[in-house]
Amino acid sequence: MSIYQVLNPATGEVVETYPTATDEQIVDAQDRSAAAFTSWSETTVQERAAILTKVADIYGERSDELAEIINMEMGKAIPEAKGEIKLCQLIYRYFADHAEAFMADEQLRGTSEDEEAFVRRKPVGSLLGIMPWNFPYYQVARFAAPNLALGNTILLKHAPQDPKSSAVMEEIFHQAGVPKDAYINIYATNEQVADIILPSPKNQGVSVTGSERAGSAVAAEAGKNLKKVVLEMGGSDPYVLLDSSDVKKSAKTFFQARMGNNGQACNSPKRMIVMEDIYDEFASELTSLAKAAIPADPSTGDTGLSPLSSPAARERFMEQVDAVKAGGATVLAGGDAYDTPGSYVQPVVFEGVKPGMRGYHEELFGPAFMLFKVGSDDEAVELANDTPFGLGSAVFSDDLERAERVGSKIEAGMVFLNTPEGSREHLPFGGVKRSGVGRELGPLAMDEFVNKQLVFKKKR
Ligand SMILES: NC(=O)c1ccc[n+]([C@@H]2O[C@H](COP(=O)([O-])OP(=O)(O)OC[C@H]3O[C@@H](n4cnc5c(N)ncnc54)[C@H](O)[C@@H]3O)[C@@H](O)[C@H]2O)c1
Ligand SMILES: C[N+](C)(C)CC=O
Repeated sequence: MSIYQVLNPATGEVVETYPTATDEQIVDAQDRSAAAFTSWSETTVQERAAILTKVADIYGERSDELAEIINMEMGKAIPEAKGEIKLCQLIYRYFADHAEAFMADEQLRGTSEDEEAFVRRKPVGSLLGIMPWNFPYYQVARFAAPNLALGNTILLKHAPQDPKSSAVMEEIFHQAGVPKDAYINIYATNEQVADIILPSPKNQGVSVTGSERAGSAVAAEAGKNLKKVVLEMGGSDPYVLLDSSDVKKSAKTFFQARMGNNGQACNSPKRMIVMEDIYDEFASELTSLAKAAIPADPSTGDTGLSPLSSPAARERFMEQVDAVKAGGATVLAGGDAYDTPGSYVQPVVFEGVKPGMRGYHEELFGPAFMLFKVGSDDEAVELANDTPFGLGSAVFSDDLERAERVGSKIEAGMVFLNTPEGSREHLPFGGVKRSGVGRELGPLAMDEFVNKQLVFKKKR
């Protein structure tokens, strides 16, 4: 049975199944991808940029259709799906507009008068991208836009839940002018990645966005084969509220940030750390907001509670929630799954989650809130850093300098001050610790799968 299928999580129905690739198809795809590198890398960066601009245009033209596909595949509400598509347009345009500058030669200091030295940036070859289902178009855009702009070619293995959106993305790249073999969508198994793609000298690196489990399995295979990796893994991001002149408003801001994509975002505020003098008001407001969230049909444009992405995701999430409850945490709201064919769960608000309990050191990938009360800025920092992860973070205070002081001590790849975390085309995205290695988006995205070739000249 194929693992690639569209299962509507709002109804539980299997809508379409796609066959998994045979080993021969994977070998053939990799051969074609490596062969296409020669001609694609020889096009000019301006030619590649023009194609990426066209990709952005097509996302705009096909926005309704694209939104319906991911609504069906993973239950994303239509307005959120449209937002994701707009962000993809910005990403493709950003790399189209700036690729030439990001690829420019970099003169090196320290040479004597009769010498010249610079770093030239060259693409490296055929890459493998492995992507998750939570933002099906955006995750691919973050990897594909900078790498196609560089002149690399791509084999893209998407999540088993996303066979239709991944096929449509391939179609759009080709429609925009990316040569057929320079971007190939593959319905590969994990075994084909480990046994065929990564050991091949035709592969020059792999970028994985997903869970720690996937990252560590793929990185182990890549390591065995001496392949470069970029790893964008999970997080348990802290949001720290040091003080607030409007606690209710702060609670609403935190609530909305956590509920984005129904809590299924790597950089969602999974831990909320609040100063003791405002904690009770914050907790009470957030609890009311969680209790008021009601299931809605995500295909209607309604922005109520969406289902989780699949029955399996609901089962995994509820298993974690039950374990946190069994560990002795206090439940302020929710904590049950709805008894529906769709994968709906109640938003759950916990307090009293302690070291050693499930959840304290784990990523809860759904609408779960963990509230922590602290008595000082130092205690807030200590708690924020007491995690195996280090993706993003945010610190809020009416006194921006205080927020900056606390923010500068947080061990994370991203620190936002007085604003919820966001992902924008020009802001480098990535983490430290178990949240990953490397960066996507912004100028740093074009610094990963690139040969930074030294050129040294002796002037006569
Ligand atoms: N840091 C980031 O930028 C970022 C962004 C989005 C999601 N995520 C993380 O992704 C996770 C949720 O996504 P998911 O459930 O789809 O993750 P997942 O790890 O189950 O799957 C991600 C991708 O990896 C593939 N995969 C899994 N094991 C593999 C293996 N052994 N070999 C080859 N491929 C393998 C899957 O088929 C899928 O394509 C969360 O942990 C979330 O935080 C991180
Ligand atoms: C950054 N974001 C939320 C769009 C995707 C992370 O899962």
